[in-house]
Amino acid sequence: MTQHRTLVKICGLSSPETLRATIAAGADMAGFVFFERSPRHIDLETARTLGLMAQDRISRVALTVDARDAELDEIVDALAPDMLQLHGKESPERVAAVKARFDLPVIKAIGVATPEDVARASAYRGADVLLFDAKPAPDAAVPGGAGVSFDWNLLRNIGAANWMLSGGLDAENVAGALRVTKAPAVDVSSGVERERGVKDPARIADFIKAVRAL
Ligand SMILES: O=C(O)c1ccccc1NCC(=O)[C@H](O)[C@H](O)COP(=O)(O)O
Repeated sequence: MTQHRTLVKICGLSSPETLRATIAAGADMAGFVFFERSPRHIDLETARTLGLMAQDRISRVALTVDARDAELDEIVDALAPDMLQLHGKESPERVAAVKARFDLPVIKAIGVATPEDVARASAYRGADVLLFDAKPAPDAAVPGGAGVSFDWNLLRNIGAANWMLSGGLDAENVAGALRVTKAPAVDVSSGVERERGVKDPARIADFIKAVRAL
């Protein structure tokens, strides 16, 4: 039986130092947040710098929340992402429209708290990758990156082909999460930070080491 390597995405990078550490540690994807209320938000000038640094070294993922086309145009122009991550309340139709407009693979985040939330994901067949994350509170100011996990058992026997697990992962719990879910890819933000919004190169390396040790 072929055992595929688990892919790792480090999300919410905002400095050259931590992007460099992420590439050196062997991550597959680097996520950049474009959402002004987030402590990880980057402006277009920073996106241009980090996008060039990452080019041909790691896949660049632009994360947005219910962004309009004009905003996405600017982000795509600045970062030149390899993928778009839609982390808001985008409908399946909106996901298809964004994919068609930018001709880029799309990751759609699905907030999970109940089996019904997992079932809801089947509507997003048009997305290239489904990212299962802890469901934010309806009134949350920032709908992700909160370091909160959910019941991984909800993802046992999941039918989706391309999907990622996220929500409250860190170097200590990621092995257990992968044992339960057998996820083909994992995504982390808070679990590799020294304080909210500040990535820690040592924690990034430890997280990737923990995944690769499996
Ligand atoms: O990171 C943010 O600040 C953010 C803001 C708005 C929407 C999504 C956001 N982050 C998403 C992620 O970083 C991850 O994909 C996921 O939520 C896991 O985060 P964490 O639980 O902190 O590891």
